[in-house]
Amino acid sequence: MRILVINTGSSSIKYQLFDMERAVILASGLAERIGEEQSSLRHKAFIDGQERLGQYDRAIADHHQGLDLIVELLTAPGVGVITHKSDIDAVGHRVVHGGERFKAPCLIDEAVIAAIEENAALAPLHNPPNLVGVRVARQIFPQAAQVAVFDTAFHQTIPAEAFLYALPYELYQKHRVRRYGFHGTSHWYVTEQTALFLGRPVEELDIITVHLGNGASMAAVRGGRCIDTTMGLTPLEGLVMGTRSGDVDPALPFFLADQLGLGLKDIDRLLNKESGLKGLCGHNDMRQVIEASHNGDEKAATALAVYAYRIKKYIGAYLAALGRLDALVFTAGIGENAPQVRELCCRGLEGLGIAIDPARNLAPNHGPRLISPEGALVQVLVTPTNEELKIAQETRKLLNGGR
Ligand SMILES: Nc1ncnc2c1ncn2[C@@H]1O[C@H](COP(=O)(O)OP(=O)(O)O)[C@@H](O)[C@H]1O
Ligand SMILES: CC(=O)OP(=O)(O)O
Ligand SMILES: [Mg+2]
Repeated sequence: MRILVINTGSSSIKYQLFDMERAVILASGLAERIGEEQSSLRHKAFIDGQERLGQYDRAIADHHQGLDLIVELLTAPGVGVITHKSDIDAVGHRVVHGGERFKAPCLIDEAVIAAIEENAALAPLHNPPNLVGVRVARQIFPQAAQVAVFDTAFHQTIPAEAFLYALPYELYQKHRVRRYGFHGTSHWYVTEQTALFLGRPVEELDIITVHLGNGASMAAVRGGRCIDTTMGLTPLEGLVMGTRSGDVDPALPFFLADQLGLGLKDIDRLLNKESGLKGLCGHNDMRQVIEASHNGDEKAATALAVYAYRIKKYIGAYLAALGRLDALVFTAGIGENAPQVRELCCRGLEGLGIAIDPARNLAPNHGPRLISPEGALVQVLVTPTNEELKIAQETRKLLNGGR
């Protein structure tokens, strides 16, 4: 079975093509700046153990053209890995907001599309482009099964005490205002991989997963079921991110409006695009923040401290929520590649049984690995995430009737 996984953003399409029987990735790539004059499409094919690169550097007008070009590269001489687009049996879609309705991956039909559309108001940055991806893929691959895998699904086991805001109850009853959580596919994958690595049934483990990418979130997972997570109604709540503030006083927008005269759109942009690491020190890319901090930039050092302190605070909170802890797991771009951030997050937590071994922390990354000292009470790990692979696995499972 060949499964194409796509993650469609407002101006981008990330994709990976898997051969599920051979358990290999055939190709991957990214189309960026769709709709602008300087679009780009970078394609990587893996043929006979070799990496072959393809690219396209002219304007890509829209997502339809983007996906057409991706099909062209997937079937092109030299960088192609299939002969015809009908060789693709299924398309697995990352859909960010599934609301309360979707607790598991599902086959996409008109009713599912309508439901994703309904949730667009709750994830305005993510769901509309996800839907464009679904619609375009249905046109381009009419023969393929289309499956949606939701960021929110893994968090649907969170109990009411953790998902309810203390707001008038009708807001939940009538308008489904509650905490949902995101990055669920990653938290789910990393939880399972960590259990496999530790050689223990996931049902026996209490785990905290820390996903630090451009967006960032944590989850408290008891026996493989999520009981709390840091993101909320939208992907803005919780941790400090590249450009998002994470937790702030909910009265902040009133201050910004009353005292600084900002409108709703300005406030939205400020919190989502101009805050986080970028707001604190001017860089949203963690590599640049770390480098600037090494070079004596005080704002960058402070940004790092704020970033890590927020994570540390949630580690304490989730330790309390779980009551005990087997493993603390770092993942995604920053979690996997920034030992300094991991060290800052865990510094001073020895009293809670959480410690990092400096040599292990600095060792290069190959698959899941321990970074806590031998015999530590809590296993601290780096477990690489792979949301695309998890989406492909869930797509196959659904099509194979749950196996
Ligand atoms: N070697 C590294 N050291 C520190 N940060 C890194 C490193 N490599 C990647 N990152 C950071 O990872 C983040 C992107 O994470 P990623 O999981 O790829 O994001 P996305 O949410 O877009 O999938 C960026 O902030 C980037 O700076
Ligand atoms: C939901 C979310 O924050 O996703 P990303 O990290 O891909 O922006
Ligand atoms: Mg990611």
